[in-house]
Amino acid sequence: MVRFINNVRSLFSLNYRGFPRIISRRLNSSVALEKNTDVKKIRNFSIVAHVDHGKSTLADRLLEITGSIKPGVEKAQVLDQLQVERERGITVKAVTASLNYTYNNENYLLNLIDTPGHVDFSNEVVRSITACQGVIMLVDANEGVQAQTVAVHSLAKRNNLLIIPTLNKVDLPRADPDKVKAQLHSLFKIDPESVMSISAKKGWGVKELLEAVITRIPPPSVDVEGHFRAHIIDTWHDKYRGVLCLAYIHSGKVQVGQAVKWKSDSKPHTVKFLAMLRPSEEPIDSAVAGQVVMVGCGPKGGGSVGDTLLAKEVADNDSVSSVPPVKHMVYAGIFPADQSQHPQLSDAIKKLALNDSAVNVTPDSSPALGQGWRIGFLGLLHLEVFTQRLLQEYKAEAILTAPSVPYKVKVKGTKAIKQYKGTEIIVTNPLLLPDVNHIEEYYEPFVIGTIITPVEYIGAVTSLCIDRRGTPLPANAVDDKMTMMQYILPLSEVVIDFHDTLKSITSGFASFDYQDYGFHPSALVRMDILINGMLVDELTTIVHTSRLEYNARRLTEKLKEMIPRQMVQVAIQAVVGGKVFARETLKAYRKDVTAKLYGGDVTRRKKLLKQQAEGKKKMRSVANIRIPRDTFIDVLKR
Ligand SMILES: Nc1nc2c(ncn2[C@@H]2O[C@H](COP(=O)(O)OP(=O)(O)OP(=O)(O)O)[C@@H](O)[C@H]2O)c(=O)[nH]1
Repeated sequence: MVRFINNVRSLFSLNYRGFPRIISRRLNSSVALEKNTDVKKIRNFSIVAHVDHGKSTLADRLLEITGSIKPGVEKAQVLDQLQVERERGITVKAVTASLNYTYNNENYLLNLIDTPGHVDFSNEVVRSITACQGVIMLVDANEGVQAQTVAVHSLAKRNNLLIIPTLNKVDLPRADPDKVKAQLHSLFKIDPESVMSISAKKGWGVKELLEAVITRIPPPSVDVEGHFRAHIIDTWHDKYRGVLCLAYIHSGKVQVGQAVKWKSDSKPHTVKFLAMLRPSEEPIDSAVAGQVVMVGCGPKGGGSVGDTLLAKEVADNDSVSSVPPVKHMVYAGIFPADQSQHPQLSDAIKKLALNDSAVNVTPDSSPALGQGWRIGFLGLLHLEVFTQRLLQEYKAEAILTAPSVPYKVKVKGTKAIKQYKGTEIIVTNPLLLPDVNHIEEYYEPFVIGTIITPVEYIGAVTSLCIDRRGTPLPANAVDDKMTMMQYILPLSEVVIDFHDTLKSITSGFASFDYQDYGFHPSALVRMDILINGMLVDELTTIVHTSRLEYNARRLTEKLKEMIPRQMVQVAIQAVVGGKVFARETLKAYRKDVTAKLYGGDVTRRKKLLKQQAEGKKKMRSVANIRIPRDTFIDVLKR
């Protein structure tokens, strides 16, 4: 996406979402298309695949073939528009492009949604396919079927979507299309004859694939004559126009100036902005059932993912919302570095949460960190990307507390809290775990992890999964060289660094994906970290009793390494229910940043001292001990 965007940037002024602002000139082809209200000529589809199997590159070729971008002028991955996507080389947001294509002398409107591959952004895929009738499922012809291929295939099947299985990167010398077709057949019973072969990079077979989209994927099944109803699959904030929404129209027609209302509040609004995304905005006057369009009701018009936009006259109980609720896997506290920055951070979080509907934001406060928020994420990468976007898109810097998975406890109902007996509470912040005397049963979230690995690494992968408290499920051969292993694993053992460890023990050849398996009883305790006798709120964790001693030792040792030496001696203790399980002592020492300077210029010395002072601002002070902010997350990684 990086290369292409730079060229596009020079053509248009970009808004915050990365799209060019409204382009007043309309393309000739789109004028013809606006008149085309024939729902039979609409195809809504997504490109889904494992990470790096070429979704965004294929999207580029489709944009070129349909004339949305010029071949060769703009270079690569035009739909990855966020700075974080370009820096990390991954897709984070699903992006839509409405394309025109003439096939057998008929004009078709193809709504393409490019989706992320990483499991932490799978919610984008889940959301996107609610507007689709089919998917192109890409598989790298060199790497073969990977863990996310299994996940997206089962998601598409569950949603009754037509799947166009497609091998990509057939230009690579090591591509082995026959082997991968056999894998698709053995795992998913896909007929090898139905598999398309393309090179998204070279453009080979892409035209045929586009035509397969038209011939194989059915048109949307919608009610063209009914009242206007649409469900929202994405939202973002525009400085001047307020909330803008991506809507899939289920029935009827919508036009600029039409009176509408949200299912969630029933207040009257007027459609102020209507556009097709190509992917740049192209204003239109009206849109019909089956289309995926951008709708805005002005700065006070509202809109949120999953909500339904209705014609004003429709009865309130008519909802078409079918965006499934998000299950948050990791929670972390976010606090302003300085309480005076609370309003700015609050505004930034609100706007970003609008664009990233997978986060769950609730106010939180801590005696040490002041007012902040507890935020639910889909995984650690999601958390990192969210904080990176806060900084890059909103210049908002925040302190993060140690991420924790949500736990569940059943309350005992002692005399004092009799009425709560048997009540189950979800604990998203370890600090808020009820007193041990009030807990009847602890529950921990589990997942079913799918690992696809070359057979020579089965031993190493088994050891890793057993070490992470995994329970094996039956394995399946993908072919004679690859196997698919499945384990029931505690989410807490997966979320921080499982993927990285798996990659390193299999020389990068194994892939991993997981699905929720619900809460199950577990033996848990709350572990606190004290620095010179003071509780460090950010480092309180809930741990499994079998891990207690190991975690206590590892955490204190790691903190000793990570906390810079101080003027005073620092005692680091891991404590459970008043009992110290591990202790480390950091000897006193004053860091002399100027020690390496032998004489020389006084300005250089001053500069170093100034840098040291700046660095101190980025630290969090506990019992007068300065701890670098990154410590709170890094310390949890093994
Ligand atoms: N040789 C070759 N390389 C390709 C082909 N398609 C994509 N690539 C390369 O594969 C890499 C990943 O491509 P992307 O299009 O970013 O993959 P993606 O699936 O969108 O990645 P995520 O969005 O991060 O999941 C890039 O370096 C592409 O240039 C192809 O047909 N042939």
